[in-house]
Amino acid sequence: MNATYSPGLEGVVAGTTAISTVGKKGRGLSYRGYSINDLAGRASFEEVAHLLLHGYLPDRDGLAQFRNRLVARRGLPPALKKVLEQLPADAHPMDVLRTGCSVLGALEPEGSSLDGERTAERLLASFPGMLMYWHHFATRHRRIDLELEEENFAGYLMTLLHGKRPDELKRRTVDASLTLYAEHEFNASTFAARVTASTLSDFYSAVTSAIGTLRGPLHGGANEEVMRLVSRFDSPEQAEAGLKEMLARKEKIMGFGHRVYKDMDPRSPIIRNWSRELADASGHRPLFAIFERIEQVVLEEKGLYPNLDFYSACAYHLCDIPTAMFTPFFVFARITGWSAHIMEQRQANRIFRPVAEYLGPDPLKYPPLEQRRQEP
Ligand SMILES: CC(=O)SCCNC(=O)CCNC(=O)[C@H](O)C(C)(C)COP(=O)(O)OP(=O)(O)OC[C@H]1O[C@@H](n2cnc3c(N)ncnc32)[C@H](O)[C@@H]1OP(=O)(O)O
Ligand SMILES: O=C([O-])CC(=O)C(=O)O
Repeated sequence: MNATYSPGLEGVVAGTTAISTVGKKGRGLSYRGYSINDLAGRASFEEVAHLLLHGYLPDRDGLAQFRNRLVARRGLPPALKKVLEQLPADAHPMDVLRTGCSVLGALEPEGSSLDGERTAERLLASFPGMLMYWHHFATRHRRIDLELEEENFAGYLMTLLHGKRPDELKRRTVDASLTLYAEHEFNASTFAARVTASTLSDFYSAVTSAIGTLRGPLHGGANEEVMRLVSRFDSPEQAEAGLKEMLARKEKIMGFGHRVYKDMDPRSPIIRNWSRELADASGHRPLFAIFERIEQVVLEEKGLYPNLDFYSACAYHLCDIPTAMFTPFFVFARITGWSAHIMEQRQANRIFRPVAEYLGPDPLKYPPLEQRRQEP
C-alpha cells in the first residue's frame, strides 16, 4: 500500500456521508441537502434535529410526535441522579455530561444496534436535564424537576437553567445557535464518534468519545476561551492593543481559523446578527463593540476569520449562560449530528485503522536487565 502522510489528516477523504456538506463549491454548508441559511432562518431546532436523526423534515404531525417523544424522554433514573449528586461543584460541566452519558449507558444499555434512533432521542432529550440537575444540586443543593411541560427544546433548557422561561429573543437566539452547532461533517468529535462506532461498540461509548473530543479548546472548548479572552478587556481600544500583543507573541486566538473554511464561516454572520440584536436590546453594545474590534484586528493582522465559536460566545453570554456551560450547549446540539453519523457508520461499516509513519530508532540489541544504564 502506498500511503502519503497528511498531518492532522488535512485533505484526507476518510469516508462518505449523505448527512452534510461543508464548504463545498455550489453547496456551502447544508444538512441533508438544505442550506444552513434556510434552516437557521426558518426551521426550529427540533425540525433540524428530526431532519438529522430521521433523514427528512417532519410535517406538522411528525413534528408534534417528535416533540412529544422528546418531552417523554427527559426524566433521569434515580441512580444517575445519585451519581450526579456526588460530582463536585467545581467539576467542569463537560466532565458532568461525559460522566452522565456513560452512567446512562450502564443503566439503559442499547438492546441492539437497531436501537440507534431511540438512543439518540433519549440522549438529545436528557442531556440538558443531566447538566442542570447537577448544576442546581451542586450550587444550591436543590433537586430540580426535569419533567417540565415546555415542549420547545431551547425554551426547556433555558427554563431549567434559570428557573423561569426565557424572553423570546433569548429563546430564539439559543434555538438558532443549536441549529448552527448541530452538524459539521467529519469534524474531530464526529470523527471520534465514528471511529468508536466502527469497532461495533455501543452508542453511548461513541458519544462519550465525542464529548471528550469536543471539550478541547481547539474544537468546541474554544467558545469558552473566547469569553475568557474578551472578559479581559474593558474597551475596543484595550482589546486591540491586547490582541496585537498576543499576535506578536504568536499566540493562538480562540474563535478564529478553521480547517475547512479559509475565508468566512457561513454560520458566523448569522450568530453575529443574533448577538448584535441581543446587545442592542439589553444595552450591551459596548461588549459587542469589543467583539467587533477583535474580529477586525485578527482579520487585518492575520487574515483570519471568526469561526462559529467566536460570536456564539457573545450570544451565550448575553443569554446569561455561564461561560463553563458554553461547550455543553454545543453538545446539546451536536448530539444530533453525532447520532446521525454513528447510525450512518453502522449502515456501511468498516473499522477505522490507518497507519503511522515510523520515526523511532533503528532495530536495537536487547540488553539484559543487569547491563542497562538508566536513561535520563
Ligand atoms: C466549532 C469549532 O470547533 S471551530 C474551531 C474552534 N477552534 C478554535 O477557534 C481554536 C483556534 N483555531 C485553531 O487553533 C485552528 O485554526 C484550527 C484548530 C481551528 C484549525 O487548525 P489547522 O487547520 O490545523 O490550522 P493551523 O493551526 O495549522 O493553522 C494554520 C496557520 O494559521 C495560524 N492560525 C490558525 N488559527 C489561528 C488562530 N486562531 N490564531 C492565530 N493563528 C492561527 C497557525 O498558527 C498557522 O500558522 P503558521 O502556518 O504560521 O504556523
Ligand atoms: O468542522 C470542524 O472542524 C469543527 C466543527 O465542528 C465546526 O466548525 O462546527
